[in-house]
Amino acid sequence: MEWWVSMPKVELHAHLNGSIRHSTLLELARALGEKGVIDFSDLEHVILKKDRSLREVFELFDLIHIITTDHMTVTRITKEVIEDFAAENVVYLELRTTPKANSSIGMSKRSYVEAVLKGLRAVSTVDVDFMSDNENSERLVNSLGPTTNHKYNVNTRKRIVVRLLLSIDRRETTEAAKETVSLALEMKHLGVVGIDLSGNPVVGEWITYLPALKYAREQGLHITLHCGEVRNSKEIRDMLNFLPQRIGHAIFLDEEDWEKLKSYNIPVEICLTSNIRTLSVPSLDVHHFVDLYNAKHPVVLCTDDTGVFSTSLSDEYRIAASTFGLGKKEMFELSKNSVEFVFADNGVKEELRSIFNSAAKSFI
Ligand SMILES: CC(C)=CCNc1ncnc2c1ncn2[C@@H]1O[C@H](COP(=O)(O)O)[C@@H](O)[C@H]1O
Ligand SMILES: [Zn+2]
Repeated sequence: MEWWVSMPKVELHAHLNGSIRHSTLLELARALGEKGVIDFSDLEHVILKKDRSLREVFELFDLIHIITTDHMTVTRITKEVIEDFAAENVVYLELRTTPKANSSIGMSKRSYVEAVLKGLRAVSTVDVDFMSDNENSERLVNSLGPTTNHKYNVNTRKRIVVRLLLSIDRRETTEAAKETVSLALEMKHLGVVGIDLSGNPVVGEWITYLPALKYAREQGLHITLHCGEVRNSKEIRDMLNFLPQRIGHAIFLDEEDWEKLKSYNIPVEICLTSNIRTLSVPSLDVHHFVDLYNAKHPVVLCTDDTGVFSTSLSDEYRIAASTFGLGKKEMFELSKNSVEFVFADNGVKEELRSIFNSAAKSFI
């Protein structure tokens, strides 16, 4: 097995609906096509297309949501996404998703997140460490029980810790954003560790989400923001001044923003393939990963949307290694350092550190 697959990895930026398996998306789209709800032949080429503009990406998301947003499907895709990450030796997954309400099918933001949680518990092919209501918010593992001293062995049954971030979509109102934050607070004991701000970056304004984000932070939720996906220096500055615990992308930052980002030491979730596929960065050799990495700024390699951008976290590690001339040892250090930026509690961090320590001899 190649080292980028066998290496333990931490995924901190993965959107549930963007990480849907191609085969599942096609299967569900075909079924809806047969029922006459959508025109499958029109959609097939959209689903299979590789490079997409920003507008096309968000059109695809709207389409995916038509196909996936019922309770059963949300549970199914959650289960599959966790299985897929675990299969490539992701040992900690912070999965983010936007709670959606749709009264015509009896879906509320709460029932949407409950369907996601059901997906976590439904995984049977790997062990999933999640938070449970039943045991006074204790950590449970869906088969063998929790272990604090887990040894990493690529050949034994896989084990993955999963925590959730609830996303605020930039199309939402202040009220809807606050509803998501309230839900996250109510579900903290079930493994919701923070809030993400995402959605089409040319839609909406920072001031709309700020009250909800402030409230989230006051109440102890961690916050990560999609920042600098398009040129918008005022918003980028406001976001950095908010001091989020992490940001995603950080593409269109000017000199002053770079200085700010570095002096505030805000970790950056780097999504190489996503940035290339959406034409946000012209080519990998000019990607800002290089500058941040050389400056020893905290960076974490992530996928964004494995389904939409046809990638995997292993692929992102392979691509970074070959493009930037980094060896297995450097990539292991990068992966290991990601543990310090997870939003889960210290107990989880300790366990992850011990996993990486036990794996170190194979990669260094
Ligand atoms: C075109 C471009 C710059 C893409 C970069 N990538 C992204 N930028 C902003 N929001 C995103 C991105 N990928 C996924 N999302 C958000 O995540 C949602 C899909 O996952 P979910 O429904 O929250 O489970 C999308 O509808 C969108 O709101
Ligand atoms: Zn994203």
